[in-house]
Amino acid sequence: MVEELTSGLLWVVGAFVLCAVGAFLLGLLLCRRTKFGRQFWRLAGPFFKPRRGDRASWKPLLVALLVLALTVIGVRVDVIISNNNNRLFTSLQELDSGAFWRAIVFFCVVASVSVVLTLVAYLVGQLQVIRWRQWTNAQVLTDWLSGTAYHRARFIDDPIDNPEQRIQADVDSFTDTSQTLVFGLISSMLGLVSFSIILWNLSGPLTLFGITFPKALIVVAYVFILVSTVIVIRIGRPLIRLSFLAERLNASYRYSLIRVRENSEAIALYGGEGIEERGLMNRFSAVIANVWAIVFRNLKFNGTNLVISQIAVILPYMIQAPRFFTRQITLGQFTQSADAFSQVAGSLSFFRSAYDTFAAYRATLDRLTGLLDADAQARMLPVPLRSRPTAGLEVEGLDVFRPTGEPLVNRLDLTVEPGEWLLVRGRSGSGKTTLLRSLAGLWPYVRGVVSRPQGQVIFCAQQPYLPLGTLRSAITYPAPDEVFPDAAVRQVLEDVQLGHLGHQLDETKDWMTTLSPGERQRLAFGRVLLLQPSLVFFDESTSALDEGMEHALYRLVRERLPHTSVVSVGHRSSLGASHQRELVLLGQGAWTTGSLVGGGQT
Ligand SMILES: Nc1ncnc2c1ncn2[C@@H]1O[C@H](COP(=O)(O)OP(=O)(O)OP(=O)(O)O)[C@@H](O)[C@H]1O
Repeated sequence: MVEELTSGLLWVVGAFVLCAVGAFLLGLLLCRRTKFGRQFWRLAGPFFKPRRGDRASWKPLLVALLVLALTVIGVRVDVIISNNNNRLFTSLQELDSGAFWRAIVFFCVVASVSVVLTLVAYLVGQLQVIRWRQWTNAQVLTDWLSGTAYHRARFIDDPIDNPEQRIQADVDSFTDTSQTLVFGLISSMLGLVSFSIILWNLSGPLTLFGITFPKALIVVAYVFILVSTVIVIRIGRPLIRLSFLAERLNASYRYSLIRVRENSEAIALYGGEGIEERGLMNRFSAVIANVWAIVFRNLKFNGTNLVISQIAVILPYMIQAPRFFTRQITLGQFTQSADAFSQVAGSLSFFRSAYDTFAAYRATLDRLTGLLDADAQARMLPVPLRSRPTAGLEVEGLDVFRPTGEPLVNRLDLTVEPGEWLLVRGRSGSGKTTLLRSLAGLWPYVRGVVSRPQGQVIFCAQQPYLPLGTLRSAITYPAPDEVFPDAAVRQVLEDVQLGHLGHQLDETKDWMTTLSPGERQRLAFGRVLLLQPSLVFFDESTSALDEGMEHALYRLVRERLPHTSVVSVGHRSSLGASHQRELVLLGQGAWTTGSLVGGGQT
């Protein structure tokens, strides 16, 4: 037993070096020669590659080597336990109680080590996966949010679907599956080799109907496992499509329920419960039909698996029995044959399941690198050139087009001085909102130069966005709420006539659906007063308010922020009184500017 431990140690060191070198060379080859290898390296390379002078950057590689060492030791421990079981049963056969108890004690020691090793391997593996997931999530999320790629990606030639799923689910499955596949492959290869050697040594000739088969056990093992694998794959294959369909059908059912919740008021006002229920039940019926298809397929699949695994239990005994009865092998070798047979079967079954996992893994790689590509393309889309920071807003030779190429604004030259208010008018669809988007750098179908003042620029949309969280964080958005003293926030609430919400400042709610459209618009004006931007765009920001309230809010902004430049879009004629100049979009790219009589006096 001592020599078994010594030789085991040597084996572990040798196998570790071999696996590390082999994995490195194979990884290098795959990363250079295959698409999925290149995709993997693009996503994971910077995490694993150590950087000179940065000791912490060695950690992921060292932890990966530790996981490899634990994997190799795990396989060897299985072999040692299998050999010990051989000795244990042989001692029973020979009625050698001393050898029996020695084998029991040895088993207890090795089994304890095995339990500890398994737990340590799990912990270290999870540590690596969690850190890797955190790192990858940060990379992908930052990439998506930078350069407004999350918004402008809709304008690229081939927009991608569900970026949120790619960030939330695919990052998780990428890191987890990468680790499972790599170490599962190494462990299965080592197990396959180790237990095939044992099977080889235990195999002998088998004579059937006058024909002698040399090394019968290992030949039968491989033939049986390969044939059964083909059968199981054929029967199980439709399950992949069915489970994919289950995810889609459930997502569609869930989405339609969410839509009912989000549009509950409109549905209730229409009394649309009946038709909604019909639609929901139709979707649910599709879910159930698919569940039944999975059940019937599983009956065939599990049935085949059960039959095969029962045959696998008795097959090695049947093949080795003649050799045992003629005393060519001991009872220990007899039982070890069955053990090694099931270990080889287990190792080979990894390759079968890995095949399916690998197909899903490649789709994950495609989705993640597709997201990074889309982000990069979105950042490459044109934005109006920005020259030096200016006191107000300066626009030189700005062309704005529809996606189809038709002009919305031709060669616009414009200056809005600090404290000046400009009203943009034009009939519906003439391009007013699109012009504001272009000035904000969001619309990609543009040419020209836009110079904006230093300091904050705020864009107030018709339906202001309120983030998830407290009312306080909704008012101070996009600044962090702790920046503003409580008294300032409360004062602003009073100013925009939302004082009644003061006691709810720190309540977390879905404020987007809680507040009325008019209250949301007033909150957006509160934001402007708090953040004191250098330039503010109002895009029909008072459409839900009466003229009196609109007038009061604009006057408040003018009094509190006398140096802020304002560009507004609106249809109401009353707006003219608040602005000094107007820009009228005439259609087909034409435009004109003019002064507003008495503008800006209110
Ligand atoms: N994301 C988009 N994709 C394609 N076309 C768009 C997109 N956004 C706007 N457009 C088109 O650009 C044109 C100008 O739209 P825009 O919203 O700027 O008009 P508007 O003058 O603000 O209209 P309204 O007064 O009705 O709000 C419209 O023909 C519109 O269909």
